[in-house]
Amino acid sequence: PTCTRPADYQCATPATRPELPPTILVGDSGVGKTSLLVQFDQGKFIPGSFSATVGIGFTNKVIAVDNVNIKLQIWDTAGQERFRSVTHAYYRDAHALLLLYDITSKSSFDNIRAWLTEIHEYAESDVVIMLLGNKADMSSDRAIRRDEGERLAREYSVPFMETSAKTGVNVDLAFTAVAKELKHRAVQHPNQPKFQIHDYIEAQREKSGCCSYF
Ligand SMILES: Nc1nc2c(ncn2[C@@H]2O[C@H](COP(=O)(O)OP(=O)(O)OP(=O)(O)O)[C@@H](O)[C@H]2O)c(=O)[nH]1
Repeated sequence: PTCTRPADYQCATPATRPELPPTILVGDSGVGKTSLLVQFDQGKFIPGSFSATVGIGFTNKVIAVDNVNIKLQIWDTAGQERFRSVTHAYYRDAHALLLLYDITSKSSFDNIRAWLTEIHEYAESDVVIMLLGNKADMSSDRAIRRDEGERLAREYSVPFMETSAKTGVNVDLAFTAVAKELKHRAVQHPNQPKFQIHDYIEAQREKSGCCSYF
């Protein structure tokens, strides 16, 4: 494109790399928010190292979205109840929310409704929400079936996938889908078709041979 506006997403150079508005990770303590972010950012998983997040952590990662490098800002919140008032303060500025439960923990799944109530109370009404069932590698300890996650997501009209911070399955896809949605919202032209996050996720799944989660 002709770059009359260097800061435009279409015209980005490394020097003018545009930044997407923040994405925030939320969910009960121990569901794997920090691990998911470490897997996405550094491509690694450190087993057995559970140190609960205190307050909030910030990570920036540059990824290619539609062949343009874009900086994604991710805020990792503490799941523990005692940090709730700190994390609420950040909801308002978040444009996207990855809401996690642990597929081996029924309580973390049951709490999703309470998280969504909280999100609707504190976040902007048009925030992008994606539901993630994490620890998908732990199939022998599974407490929540995939279709239960899918049903809950359908009820709230949010996209859903199972992820594993350990094996990395669907980790890039989750963050990339959200980044694409945020970018498309930022550069939406009136006569361009609207980006459909559900369709994008399905298409990527089919491309990768689909349906094997592990
Ligand atoms: N097998 C497996 N273990 C995981 C996965 N994700 C996280 N874990 C483990 O679960 C524990 C908790 O992970 P964290 O990433 O610290 O959880 P968190 O949601 O950030 O917790 P808070 O910071 O307290 O909110 C750690 O022992 C991780 O190694 C996963 O996908 N598979």
